[in-house]
Amino acid sequence: PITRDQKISYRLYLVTDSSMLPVGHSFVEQVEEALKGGVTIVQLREKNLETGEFIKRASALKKLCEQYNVPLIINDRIDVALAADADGVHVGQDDMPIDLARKLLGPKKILGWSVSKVEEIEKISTEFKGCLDYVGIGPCFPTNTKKNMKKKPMGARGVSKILTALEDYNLPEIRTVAIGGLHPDNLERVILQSSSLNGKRKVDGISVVSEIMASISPFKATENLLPYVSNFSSRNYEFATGVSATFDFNTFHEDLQSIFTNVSATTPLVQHMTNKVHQNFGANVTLAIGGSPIMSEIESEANELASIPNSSLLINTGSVAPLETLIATISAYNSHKRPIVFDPVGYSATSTRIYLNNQCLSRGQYACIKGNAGEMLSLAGFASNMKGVDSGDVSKISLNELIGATKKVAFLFRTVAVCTGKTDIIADGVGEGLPSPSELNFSQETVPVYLVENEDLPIWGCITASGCSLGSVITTLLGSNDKNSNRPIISLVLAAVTLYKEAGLLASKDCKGSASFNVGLIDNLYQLVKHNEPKVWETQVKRQ
Ligand SMILES: Cc1nc(C(=O)O)sc1CCOP(=O)(O)O
Ligand SMILES: C=C1C=NC(C(F)(F)F)=NC1=N
Ligand SMILES: [Mg+2]
Repeated sequence: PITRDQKISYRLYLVTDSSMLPVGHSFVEQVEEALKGGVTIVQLREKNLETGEFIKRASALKKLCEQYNVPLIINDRIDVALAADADGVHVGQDDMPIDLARKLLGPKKILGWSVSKVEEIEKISTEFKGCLDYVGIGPCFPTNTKKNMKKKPMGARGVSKILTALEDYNLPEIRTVAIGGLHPDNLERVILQSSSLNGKRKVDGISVVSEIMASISPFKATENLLPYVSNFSSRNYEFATGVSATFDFNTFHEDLQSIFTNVSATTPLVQHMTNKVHQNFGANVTLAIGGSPIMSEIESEANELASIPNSSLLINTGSVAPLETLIATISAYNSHKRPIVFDPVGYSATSTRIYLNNQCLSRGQYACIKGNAGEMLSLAGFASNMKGVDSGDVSKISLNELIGATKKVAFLFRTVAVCTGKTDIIADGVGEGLPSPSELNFSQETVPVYLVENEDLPIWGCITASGCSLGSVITTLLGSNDKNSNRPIISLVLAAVTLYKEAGLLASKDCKGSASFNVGLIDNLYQLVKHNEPKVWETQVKRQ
């Protein structure tokens, strides 16, 4: 028997379901194919099976799992687990209390619990101390497999919250698996983004039901999942950005000229899904710096556009595109490994916007997330205890608090987070500027931060879409990047912020009011890129 004191691998955790088998497939064969394919632990989960049948099925799986030295866990039914001498039990929140389950199971069996709230983690460290071996964290994404699902999908951000709680309650001995709607198209994002804020903890495994149990070739479906669960500690988002490069800040300023040369050389195709006010100005800003804008909100052309070389996508949720269109377009660019910039306009202003933005945030990997102070604080979850944030009055917020929020957003979403303001804060959430992960314990605290500061220019606030159009500049520069140039994302975002701030500074010097500032901004963007002499620019990036 496999006991709880042995080292159990939770990497690829199959939870069975006999109600979704393809026609002609037998239950035991489906599970055996998955064992051959490499699942590392199996849970027999039957919600409508008579006890006699359940014990028979449990005994059959027990024999099978033993051949592969894989632990067999029974869902919910401790009596069945004991009758079949299974290796453990998984109980849900509405099932038997954990301390009682442990008492009935004895000291050797494996015991798991479904969790979704921090309060549940607190219980593990108090009334259930020493009882549990692992937790199933979910649901990550929507799933039809679990009927009458009462819990809302939590996304990778929700998994990270539970991982952080396990650290906060000092529970290093508890293992974790993420579960719920996990499939090859979202696994890399969940694994990359799920992490305790102190960087010490990732998930120990992922759990699937339909990906394998509904597959016509469960062996292949299982094999296909193995690469995703082979390395939980990678910090690399090449899967969504197409590049993987380290950043050396010391050579950044001298590299600026070649960054802009490359924009002109590649004429990036910059798809904007943005609000009506920003559309025209964003298109002109994109053209001024050498990009080719396309303001398309047509779902059916997303794949074609994403497959064009040097494409990139700007999602500004002030846009009117339906959520399905946004999600489909985001998925298209992610699967073509072309960069996406996300601008969560008015993030916490209304519950509709919070829902829309959270859907976009949990359903895509972004190369960059850009927002103003209010949006960044809300994204970081600081807004709840920050007075005035929602009304946009962030004057009382200190630069350090803003830096903290930007680092947290960068780390949570594994992206380059940009918080715009008098001082633009840029946080490198994947640590492209740091030594390899093995040398450095990457955490929210060690996220590299860069600051771009000029004198205060209130005129920026007098024109529409000034923040939104920084998004156009960032997306254009990211579009110029590809396997050939292979630049780190952070270098292009810093270049975009520097260019944009420099253009605004020059435009503010020779403008007579907001209209000429607006026009001057485009003229200066045009001139700065055309002459491409960053060495003489006043605007500089500082490493914090
Ligand atoms: C059994 C189960 N528990 C969940 C939880 O959130 O606790 S979600 C779930 C079903 C997951 O099935 P699929 O991989 O097909 O989405
Ligand atoms: C509801 C569940 C949640 N998590 C898990 C597991 F993946 F095993 F942790 N199994 C379940 N049945
Ligand atoms: Mg904005």
